[in-house]
Amino acid sequence: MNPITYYIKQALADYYPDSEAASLAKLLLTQVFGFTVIELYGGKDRSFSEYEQKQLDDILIRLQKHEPVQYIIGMEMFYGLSFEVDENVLIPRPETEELVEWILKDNKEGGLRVLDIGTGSGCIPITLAKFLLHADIASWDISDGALEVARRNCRRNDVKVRLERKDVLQTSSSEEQFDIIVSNPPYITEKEKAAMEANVLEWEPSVALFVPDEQPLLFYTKIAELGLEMLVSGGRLYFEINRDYGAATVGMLERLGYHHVELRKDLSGNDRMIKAIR
Ligand SMILES: C[S@@+](CC[C@H](N)C(=O)[O-])C[C@H]1O[C@@H](n2cnc3c(N)ncnc32)[C@H](O)[C@@H]1O
Repeated sequence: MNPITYYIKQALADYYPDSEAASLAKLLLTQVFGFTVIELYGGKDRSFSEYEQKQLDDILIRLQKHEPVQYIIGMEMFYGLSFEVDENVLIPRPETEELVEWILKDNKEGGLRVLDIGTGSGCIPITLAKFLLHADIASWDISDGALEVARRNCRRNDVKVRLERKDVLQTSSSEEQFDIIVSNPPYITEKEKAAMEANVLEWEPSVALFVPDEQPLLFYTKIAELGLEMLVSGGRLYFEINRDYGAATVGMLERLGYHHVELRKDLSGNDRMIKAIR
């Protein structure tokens, strides 16, 4: 094993399972220190300068405190695109890529009007702007910090999204009409906190994560009600959902009059996303 890889794995041994420490070592060496595959696996030694050693040790201390590596290196990949991330935004998740894939497969026509609610890093609207044909995309978030990151990610990926600071819970419908409304809103109930990993609970923004125990569908109900006004007839609503509330979310949408409500599982087999037609 490369001596630096060994050094990193030793420093993380008490904090992460072996396989995770190994992937963290690989990520740091390639993304931060520019190691090539030959340097990584070829057994060829590469000595660190004093500056690099200090940089590595600072990173290891942050990892020992369970800070997510994506915040440390400042980026995450999503659907093949690169996104800046910091503590203002949720780190984009693979389940959300599955939701985006569903939208892209369903919607091949050009010129669609799309609204994303709860933009975070901008991973959903930016990916849709990149891969839908000539779409006009608006996106709302309550957090100024998240909107700043999303704005930078639009530039980074060379797309245009109309970003707006808006509290969806305080919004009554606007005149604007959309063909698609998509949202991955906060959906973790307070009682689920106990089962959460420290790297999520202590580092990711709580405004992106939590809803009160007694209102698990708070955002979904509000967005579905707005959708009745803001979606064109035949317009599509797409949600990422809490796996424990699949049936409840489907029921709520059907009661509001949506049709063809479809619940899908993610790759881990959990109820994770819903499509409904206005
Ligand atoms: C689960 S995160 C999703 C972020 C991003 N769409 C993604 O999939 O990675 C939810 C987002 O909703 C935003 N949010 C929370 N409450 C909101 C509200 N009342 N109105 C608008 N956005 C809100 C948070 O700031 C956060 O960025």
